[in-house]
Amino acid sequence: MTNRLRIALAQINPHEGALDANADRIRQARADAAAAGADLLVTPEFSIAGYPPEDLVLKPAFVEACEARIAALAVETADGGPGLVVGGPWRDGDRLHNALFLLEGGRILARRAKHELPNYGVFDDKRVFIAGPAPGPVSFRGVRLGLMICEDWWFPAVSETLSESGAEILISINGSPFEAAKQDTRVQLAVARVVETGLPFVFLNQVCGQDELVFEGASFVLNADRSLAVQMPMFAEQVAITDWTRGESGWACAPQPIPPAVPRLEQIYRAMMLGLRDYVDKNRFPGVVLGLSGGIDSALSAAVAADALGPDRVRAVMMPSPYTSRESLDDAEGCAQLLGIRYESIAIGPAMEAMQGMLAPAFGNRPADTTEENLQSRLRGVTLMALSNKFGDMLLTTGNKSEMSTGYATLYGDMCGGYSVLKDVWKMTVFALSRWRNANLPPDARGPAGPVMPDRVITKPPSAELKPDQTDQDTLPPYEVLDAILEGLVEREMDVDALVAAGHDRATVLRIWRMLDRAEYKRRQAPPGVKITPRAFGRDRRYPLTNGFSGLIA
Ligand SMILES: Nc1ncnc2c1ncn2[C@@H]1O[C@H](COP(=O)(O)OP(=O)(O)OC[C@H]2O[C@@H]([n+]3cccc(C(=O)O)c3)[C@H](O)[C@@H]2O)[C@@H](O)[C@H]1O
Ligand SMILES: Nc1ncnc2c1ncn2[C@@H]1O[C@H](COP(=O)(O)OP(=O)(O)OP(=O)(O)O)[C@@H](O)[C@H]1O
Ligand SMILES: NC(=O)CC[C@H](N)C(=O)O
Repeated sequence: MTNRLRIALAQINPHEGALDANADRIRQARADAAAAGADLLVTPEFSIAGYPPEDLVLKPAFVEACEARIAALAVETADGGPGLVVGGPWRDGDRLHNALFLLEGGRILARRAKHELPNYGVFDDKRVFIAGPAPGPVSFRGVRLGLMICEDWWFPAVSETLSESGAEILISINGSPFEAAKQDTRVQLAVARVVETGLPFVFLNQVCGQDELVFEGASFVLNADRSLAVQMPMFAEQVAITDWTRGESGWACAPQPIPPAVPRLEQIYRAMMLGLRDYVDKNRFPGVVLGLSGGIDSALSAAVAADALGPDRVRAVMMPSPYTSRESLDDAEGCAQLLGIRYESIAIGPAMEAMQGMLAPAFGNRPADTTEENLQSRLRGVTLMALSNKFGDMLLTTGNKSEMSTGYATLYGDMCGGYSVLKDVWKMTVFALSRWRNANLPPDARGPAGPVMPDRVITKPPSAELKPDQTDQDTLPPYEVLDAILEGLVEREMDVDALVAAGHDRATVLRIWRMLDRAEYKRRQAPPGVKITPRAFGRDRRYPLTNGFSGLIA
């Protein structure tokens, strides 16, 4: 009977749909595992294609291409090296499963279909997959492995079935997306599964940015005594070698040094970096361009971009109007200098005058209003898109979650762009992240150490500078109040009475409710952005555009 097992855990970064590149990454991880003398290499959920595959799996050609790559990997395991757990689609008659394959000795030794299909929030597994039966363990080199796929272990049923049918080690492969503080939830749930089954538990996650989602890795191993034996890094690839021995009370993983927990603000900042880096690189943009206003949103977006891509791939443009203050000009230039990014100035005054002249006959004697403000924003959008078209850089949008909630942004103006890092970040968190980055250099950052924006960018009152002496607080409540109400409405679905009971002014709550509802059409047209909170705009929160509900029960 085998009493020792070496399991390699491949926390890798797949490129969605790039099947050959993914197969090669798996091969490389298996070569590392073989060099370390591992018996088994485990890769994440749907590792042949990247998770979530979305409607790609509705294409028979895609499924066939995945099957071909998995078959080729199976043949390669005839070399006597490590067995391999790989994730991908499984066509069983007319049923398409989200499955895992255990490859060993030149063939597919076992297949298991995902039993629990998540169908909430950002997940749509039921849309494209059929659930498999509750799985039994797989015998591998004398050990009964309880193999599960992500959502399978979020409920007790699958791990219970596995332990009742003789599983000795629970191994889950995951495509579990990042949310700030989600790791605590995962570990608590894993402890519950360990307590219920009395078995050790492996959580293996992918690490990548995939459109609006970031997968932070953070894979871990819990022993049957609930102790944390292995903690893999957040936001970085790693092939970890874990050593297991069978004792009187079952299998245990040899403990490894546990790295310190990553603080919350650092997690958020690094999630934004990974989301942007993978989006820009996997879509083959040379870099990004953005409008740098001297305000905090564009300053923080520029810092994340410089850290994610390197300063030489970030192009910042100040586009002054007659309302732009000296302070803003100095602060924008100060940010660019601190970050070492490319900086230029393109004044929009001439275009404003041209538009004014063009529109004068049509506008007649109508007084100036937000129309003229929005024109400035749109002229900036047009200018940045021209640079994007001419040089190939992607336009980075800078709006934060508070602005996206209230519609405090101009359609086809500052909402122009391909991707956003602040879309799911409340304004109060924007302040906190800016202070944090001025004092810390994140690991893996390609930007400079030291402050990345002048202090005044953080301390001055936010202003869109679209008319004289304007500040955000002319039209919005203070951000402390606004963010607290919005968080209740967006992330916790609180109703008006509950927010009033929590201490908020009823009229303000009702006003914010209306602003939030009315801006739905803007959000539907907004660029994607990194999911950070438990409820992001986009696929995570699907509200009707045409919506007559006022928020009042009676
Ligand atoms: N339900 C709906 N479905 C489809 N379209 C809808 C719509 N409701 C209005 N619309 C259309 O949307 C248009 C109004 O939206 P939009 O043109 O964006 O303009 P609007 O929302 O009226 O104004 C932009 C707001 O963003 C603020 N802001 C803050 C900070 C920075 C910036 C900046 O630009 O730098 C702007 C600015 O102060 C102003 O309050 C209307 O022309 C209307 O026809
Ligand atoms: N003068 C400007 N030069 C370049 N870009 C600008 C200018 N004014 C606005 N923008 C672009 O439009 C975006 C929205 O402007 P807005 O004023 O809301 O944001 P901000 O200046 O970054 O931050 P804050 O909300 O603190 O003012 C900016 O982030 C920036 O990308
Ligand atoms: N891929 C999945 O099944 C993910 C679902 C799981 N509840 C998670 O968020 O981690």
